[in-house]
Amino acid sequence: MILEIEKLSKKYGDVEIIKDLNLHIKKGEFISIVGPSGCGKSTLFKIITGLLTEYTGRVRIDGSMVKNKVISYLPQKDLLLPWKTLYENAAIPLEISGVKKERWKEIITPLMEEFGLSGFENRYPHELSGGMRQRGGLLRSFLIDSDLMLLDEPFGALDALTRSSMQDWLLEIWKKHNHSILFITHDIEEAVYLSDRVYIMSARPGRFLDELEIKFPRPRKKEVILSQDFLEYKGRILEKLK
Ligand SMILES: Nc1ncnc2c1ncn2[C@@H]1O[C@H](COP(=O)(O)OP(=O)(O)OP(=O)(O)O)[C@@H](O)[C@H]1O
Repeated sequence: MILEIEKLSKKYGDVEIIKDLNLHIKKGEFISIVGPSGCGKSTLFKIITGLLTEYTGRVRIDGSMVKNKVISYLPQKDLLLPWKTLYENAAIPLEISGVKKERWKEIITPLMEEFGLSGFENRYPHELSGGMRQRGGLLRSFLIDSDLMLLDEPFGALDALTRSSMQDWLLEIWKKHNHSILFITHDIEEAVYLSDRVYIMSARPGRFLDELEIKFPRPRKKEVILSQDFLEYKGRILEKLK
């Protein structure tokens, strides 16, 4: 098990934010969390990454405490540093983990190609489209040495067409690299299309109301979203969120 959370609760002052959460992710799984705004999804991510340390319950990554682990985390905004080029942004995790500068290029260049960013290495974030900035943020997340990736609504700010192609692209990249992904989204269709399982979270204090296994075969084709089964999954999630 790559991530195990048991009876996790968190308060800010007297306000209960999340309550009694249990969640587990196996190696290579794609798991989504859907829930209303403010239910504590980002708070959960901050706990998993060790940014928040005051909570009750148990969080284990590869069997160890969170504080001993480096986790790949892409927050809602891509957070590329505006004063650094795409290449320099991509190099940050390598610099932090002590990879020698002479090796950066050989590591970054093939990934730039894979992420559709070749030729844009020397551009600054404001010179890139929204989809490119998100891919740049994801590329940087991939360079963090972690099997577990936390993606917080990464496609929320993109237009529908770009979002749809980014979803397929993410599935390809995920399969190729065999990471485990925990994905936050407000978009129920996105959660069903991408995931092996979907956790449905209640309004604050966030609790898991249900966990749904999505049984579509992989690789997935976009046509699946027109199927009766897809509508049923969507209906079951909407029903729980009512
Ligand atoms: N540092 C803080 N102090 C007090 N309350 C906070 C703090 N950070 C977040 N909250 C509150 O905790 C609740 C959960 O916030 P969180 O950002 O985790 O929700 P979310 O589910 O990610 O929301 P969204 O989907 O809108 O991004 C919100 O009501 C928020 O106002």
